[in-house]
Amino acid sequence: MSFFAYKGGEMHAEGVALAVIAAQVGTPFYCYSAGALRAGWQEFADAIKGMKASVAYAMKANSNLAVIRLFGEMGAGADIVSVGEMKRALAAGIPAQRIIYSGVGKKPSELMAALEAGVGQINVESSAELETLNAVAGQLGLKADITIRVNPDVDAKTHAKITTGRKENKFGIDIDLAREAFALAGRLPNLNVVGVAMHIGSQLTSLTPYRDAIVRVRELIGQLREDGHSIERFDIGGGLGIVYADEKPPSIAEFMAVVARETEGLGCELSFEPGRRLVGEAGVLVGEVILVKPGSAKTFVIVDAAMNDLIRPTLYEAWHDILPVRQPRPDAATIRCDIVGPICESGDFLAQNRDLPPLVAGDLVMVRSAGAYGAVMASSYNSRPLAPEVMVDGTRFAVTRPRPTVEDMISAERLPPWMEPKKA
Ligand SMILES: Cc1ncc(COP(=O)(O)O)c(C=O)c1O
Ligand SMILES: N[C@@H](CCCC[NH3+])C(=O)O
Repeated sequence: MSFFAYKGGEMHAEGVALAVIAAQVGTPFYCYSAGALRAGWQEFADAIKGMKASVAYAMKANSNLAVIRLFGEMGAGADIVSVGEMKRALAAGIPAQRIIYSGVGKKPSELMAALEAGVGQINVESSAELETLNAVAGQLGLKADITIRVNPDVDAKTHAKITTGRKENKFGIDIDLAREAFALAGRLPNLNVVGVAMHIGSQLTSLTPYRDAIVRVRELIGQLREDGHSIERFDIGGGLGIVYADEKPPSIAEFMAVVARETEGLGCELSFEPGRRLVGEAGVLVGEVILVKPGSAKTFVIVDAAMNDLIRPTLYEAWHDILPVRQPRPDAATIRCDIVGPICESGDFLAQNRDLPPLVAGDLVMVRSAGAYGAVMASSYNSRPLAPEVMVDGTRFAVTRPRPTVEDMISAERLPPWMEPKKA
């Protein structure tokens, strides 16, 4: 079922025309479909039925409060990478016990805040962090439940900037050094090692890297048990890909079948940290055409959504489908164009060399699969206010994060005292 579809010639998010939202909210804006979010969650929930497993939503993909709350209400935990995300997860109603704290560079103050809040599991990524966490837990007089994230050195066959499980990536402890790290953790009195974690990359469309990584970690778990560690949990991480163009990512059921097969008899409780897969296709970015500029090399369609709103095209050469919000006639001719924003950077594009039906000023366009790593990676470059976020649920919609005014942005700043205007 498609949650974004043309009805009566107009693109709808569920039962609401995007043009209606645009008229009320202005452009650009992000729009999330609650139905699509629920369907994405349900796919995971169905696939883990009967398994000893839990799912922590990797909220870095989309940390809109309403999105986190929707998942939390359905039983999700949260995978976080900062205390900021922890506060958001708690504010959205995720119980602390269901929070997993990952990340390569947690500060002592952040570890302290996480322990004080009662975060369920900390995924430690270095020996230095083991020592710091032990000291912090000691100060608080408690024992911290941890897993150690290992780097299994497999190629996730994804974009270089979003692969995380190779030796040359900063993430996790080199699997060849993992036994030493577990030995250290075992000696530290304020740590309780409960398991092993991995996360090999993002936007994976093949199951082979998962299989290879699990095989390597499974072997490690055997060695760790021989060393006397009790390994009860295996955190598989996230990374499952979505459709941007013509990718064929596996279904969650297919993914779980591989995981179940490769972890059979291991006796570990499993956890998963999906981000993109839960939110990516559930969100779109809508912008309005400002003007069309024909050139001798190509035509530029200049829209009011830009690289500050969605940085993926320029940062990862990511391809996002772009559709006119008003349905083109089936026989409409197309022109080759670049869809660009108004920002002063040649890298400010949403799409290049696309064949689209002719667009004119005032037309709305929808950028697909923008629910993950869209709004969360936005900036206010060129003093452009962050685009608002809207949630649609059936025939209802609500702005869940309004657009700040430029005046709010300016008044949040302070001039140094020596620059204050002279009092008369
Ligand atoms: C530790 C960890 N878990 C989960 C995720 C979520 O990744 P994805 O959005 O690709 O599922 C990430 C990001 O890649 C991550 O770094
Ligand atoms: N920001 C990346 C994904 C990063 C995954 C986080 N470890 C993207 O848009 O594809």
